Amino acid sequence: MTDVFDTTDDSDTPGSTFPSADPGVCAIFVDFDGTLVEIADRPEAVSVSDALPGLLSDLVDVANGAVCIVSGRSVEVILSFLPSFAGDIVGCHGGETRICGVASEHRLSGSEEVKLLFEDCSAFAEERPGVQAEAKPTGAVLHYRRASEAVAQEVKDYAAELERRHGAFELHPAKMALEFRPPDVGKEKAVERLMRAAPYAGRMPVYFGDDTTDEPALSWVRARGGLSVKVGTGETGAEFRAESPQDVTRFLKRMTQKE
Ligand SMILES: O=P(O)(O)OC[C@H]1O[C@H](O[C@H]2O[C@H](CO)[C@@H](O)[C@H](O)[C@H]2O)[C@H](O)[C@@H](O)[C@@H]1O
Repeated sequence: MTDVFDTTDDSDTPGSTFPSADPGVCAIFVDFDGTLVEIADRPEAVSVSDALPGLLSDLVDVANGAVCIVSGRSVEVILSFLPSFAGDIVGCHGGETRICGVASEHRLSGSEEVKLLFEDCSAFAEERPGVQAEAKPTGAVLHYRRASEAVAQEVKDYAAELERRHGAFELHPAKMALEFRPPDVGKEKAVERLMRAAPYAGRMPVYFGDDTTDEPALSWVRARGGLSVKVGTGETGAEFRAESPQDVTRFLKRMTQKE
């Protein structure tokens, strides 16, 4: 892998501490919440900038299709925010994919196990101010961003109890949320799988992510000589750091403008 890095100073990216990279030799993986869009009070309240769909479309072109959004959200929800996105999508932390337009899903997708888990989450959330239950095809989330500290603690205790009760799922802490997902999925597994085949194979992996659920993928990419970029503050195994989603989109724009 040569000629990937270009350390040319870019005065438009004051917060950037990562180099630019040639999209022609990169496999680009980008998280959604906190990376392409700012965190909002509620999952449904995030807003996609006017420029983002066009930017992603240009990126898919310059990277010859080696662009994938890797999200904890479902593929369907990602497409509701980015209907024109033509690249690949890994949803539900790897529990679903849309690769080259072909959909696949985890065996638990839409199952009775998922339904029962969500019923418990939902009944609990309804009685707790500021708590929100989010349904997913392969799991569920308990959000406590708008809850008091005392209620947030209740959520954590209850989630631990639910993990014991619903053995098909594993609990993962996320940003002001607790996510239940099948134990055999993970963003790093999805990235590893994609990197084995065209158009990703042989390219340098580039991964942007902001959350603890991105950390295994950031470390995976770093260990293979790729460009790992943590967005925002907090501990990370990534090599580089971006300050914000704005910083990320500036970086991606610079990639699309490379000759
Ligand atoms: O993997 P991602 O694309 O980053 O998705 C991770 C989770 O993001 C969403 O929750 C987070 O963002 C919300 C909106 O900004 C915020 O309100 C919440 O506190 C965050 O945890 C989404 O709701 C989850 O389903 C995703 O798994």
